[in-house]
Amino acid sequence: MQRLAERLTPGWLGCRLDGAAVDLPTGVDAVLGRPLPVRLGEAWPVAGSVFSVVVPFVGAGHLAVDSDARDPMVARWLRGVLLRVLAALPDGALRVAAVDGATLGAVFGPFRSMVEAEAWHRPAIDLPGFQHVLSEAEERIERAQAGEIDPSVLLVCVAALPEGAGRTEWSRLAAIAHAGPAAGVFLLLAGYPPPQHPGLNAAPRLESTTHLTAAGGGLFAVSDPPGPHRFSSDGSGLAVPMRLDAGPSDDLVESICRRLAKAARVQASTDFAALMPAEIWQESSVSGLRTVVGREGRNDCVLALDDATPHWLVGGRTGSGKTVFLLDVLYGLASRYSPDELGLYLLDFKEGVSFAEFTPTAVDPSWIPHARTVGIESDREYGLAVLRTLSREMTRRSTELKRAGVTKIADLRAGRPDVAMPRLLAVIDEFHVLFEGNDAVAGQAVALLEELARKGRSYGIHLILASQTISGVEALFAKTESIFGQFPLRVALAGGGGVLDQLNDGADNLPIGSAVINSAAGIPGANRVIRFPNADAESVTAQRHLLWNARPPGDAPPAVFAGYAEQHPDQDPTFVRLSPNVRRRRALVGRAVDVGLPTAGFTLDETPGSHVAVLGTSPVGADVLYAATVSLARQHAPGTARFLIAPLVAAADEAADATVEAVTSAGQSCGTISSVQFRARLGDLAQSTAPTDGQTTYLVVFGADAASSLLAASDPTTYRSGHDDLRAVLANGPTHGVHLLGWWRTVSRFTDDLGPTGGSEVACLVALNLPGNDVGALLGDYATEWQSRPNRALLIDRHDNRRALIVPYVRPGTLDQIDDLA
Ligand SMILES: Nc1ncnc2c1ncn2[C@@H]1O[C@H](COP(=O)(O)OP(=O)(O)OP(=O)(O)O)[C@@H](O)[C@H]1O
Repeated sequence: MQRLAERLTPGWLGCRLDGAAVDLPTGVDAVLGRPLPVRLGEAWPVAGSVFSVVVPFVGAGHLAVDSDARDPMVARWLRGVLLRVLAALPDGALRVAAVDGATLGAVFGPFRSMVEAEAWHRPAIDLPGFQHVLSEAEERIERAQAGEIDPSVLLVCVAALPEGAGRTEWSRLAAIAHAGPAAGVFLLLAGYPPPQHPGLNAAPRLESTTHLTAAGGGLFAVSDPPGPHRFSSDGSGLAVPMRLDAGPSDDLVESICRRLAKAARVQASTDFAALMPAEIWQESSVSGLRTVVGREGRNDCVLALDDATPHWLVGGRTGSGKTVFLLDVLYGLASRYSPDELGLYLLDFKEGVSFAEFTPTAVDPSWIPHARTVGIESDREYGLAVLRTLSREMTRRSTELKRAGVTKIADLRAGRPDVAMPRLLAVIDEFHVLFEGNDAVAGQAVALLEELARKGRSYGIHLILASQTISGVEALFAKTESIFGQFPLRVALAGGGGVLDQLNDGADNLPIGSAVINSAAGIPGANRVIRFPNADAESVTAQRHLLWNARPPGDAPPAVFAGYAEQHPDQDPTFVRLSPNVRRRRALVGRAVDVGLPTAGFTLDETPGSHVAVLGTSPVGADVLYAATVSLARQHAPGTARFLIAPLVAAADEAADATVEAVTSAGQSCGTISSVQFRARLGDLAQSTAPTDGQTTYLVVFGADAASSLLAASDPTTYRSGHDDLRAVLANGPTHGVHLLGWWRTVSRFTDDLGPTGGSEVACLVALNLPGNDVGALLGDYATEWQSRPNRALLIDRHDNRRALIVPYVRPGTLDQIDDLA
């Protein structure tokens, strides 16, 4: 009999838990999927003969002893059983959820290195903690019942029930005892059933459980164990009481746990390369997008963007690894799905270079072929433009779906494999910036995001919104509660608890590289803790090159918007390609803050008002005027336009010289004039009804405000002032091929010069560093929300009632000068 017990319980499962055990190998005595017999203690059927009491435990059923671990003998015994199972099973096969409601976790103290290695959670010590453990077990059971396969085992180990645990918790334990074994969930309970109080219901006995019941004198009655082999034929259990094994010393537990914790660390650690598939672009996105984002214990953690979790919300304080997590996800997806299956729109509002990894740079020409637009340090207006692009694409897809008579992209693609309709994923880092200011941009952004979040899933458009500030997220909550209902999957990194339910503190104290995944919109009890790998530069670069080299022929790099970038006219392909072969000439002034950075400018033709005024003290004004002038010079056949350049302020001298040079080399006649000559030319031009030689004339005035007082003076003989002539030229010039391009440093001088009509003779305006109310006054719209910012301007075209945020053209070095002045 004794020998049989020894055969059943090899190594850790039956050994003496003394100092010699430290040399036993771990992880070799048992395998998962089979009942694991474990020695509990010994009994003496007759004097002088001792036998081991062995019962099947993990893999077969549960164990419960009615005394709790406040009894030191029970505490040691419990640690002994736990150690046997832990050391017998393969490394990492057992996850322990510990509960100690009586001694603040002290019972599990010797196991602390497992907690430190994040192989176990910290023991729960109170009722909410216990309930949390029960939820975790229940969720695992539900997942298993839904067909999810998790090869590891969860052992709920209770040293003592916490204060307040009652009938509800008992029934949850009973349910877990019933359904747990089939789902790999087992119970090791001390203090169960709790003592029965008179008049109250007793705690239920648990199914599939060996119950040990104190029988006095340190002995315990042993019930029949689960499984086919029973001690008694009548259900009365073992005929003689048992003495519990004395259990291991703390030293023994500690040294074994240190060993296991080391292995657990290695198993839980994962690197960037491990997230990538063995072969790229093998998956179809018809039913959704899926990728491995890290490890949950020993297992891969796979997350999806599909009908069930169409959009994700990611939170984490600065430095929590948010960028790294997003890189893990995006490279994982881009490696699994080809650009025909997935398109990416990446948008970042913060300073930094999160998404620079997707774009070509001076040192590395590669890009991720899936990336369609990449915004780095984006303006909110650019964010809005990206959302509009997605919204337009959604409308286009909806029309196509309607035409095909289906309602979901999956149905369309299933029936029409020839239709290219990749899933589109927009990732917006620091998305809360979009809503800052509570202005028109914020309003439009909320509306667009809401629409995309609500309808996107049907059209294969997915969103991942990430934010570092809880307040940002909360602000949005307050505005549009409904949006977040569309984001069932929450990812909370360290300090990112704002994306979880208020009562969910699962993200408190998370180390870097860990995240709480919650696919039930953040409710407590639905957390899974995962580890994600660092996205080290070398691995990321290697993967990007792999994808880039596989890019389809003719694949264009993404449209990149870098908020900090200067826009030089000679780097704009549209500017560089200018030629006289145009139907209508445009004065080009910069690049619009929009997807693809379209070139921004004004049409200058015979329409009244076809003049350009650049307004603001910023020296960028001179550069804008330079670019506008040169662009026009290149749209005339050589020798068909005349340019009169008036450099009236020192700050514009360089730009004016550069203008003369560029206009001359475009083959146009070009002369420099003083303010007095400017005054005189205005007089001439105001008199003439048609240019004598059929040429177009451009008056280009750098620092027009400097001529204001000269123009104000009237001619003593004709009584005409320079202002009269200026206004006449502005009013009649365009019909005769005369246009004025001017840079006024102040709005007041501009309006003085142009007179009571408030300058409506000039239809094309570029507002640089003007205060909002100046722009408001200019437009007669005091509600205008313009706020001047470095390297930005507001383009106002009164011809077509258009306003656009632009990055004004600058010549290299101008912005540095401004920085030096600042
Ligand atoms: N899983 C990880 N393992 C090891 N180090 C990591 C891990 N994740 C992130 N880090 C490191 O933590 C630092 C911060 O990461 P990251 O830049 O992703 O943070 P962030 O939350 O985006 O911060 P910020 O918002 O300030 O840019 C980086 O040095 C990164 O290498």
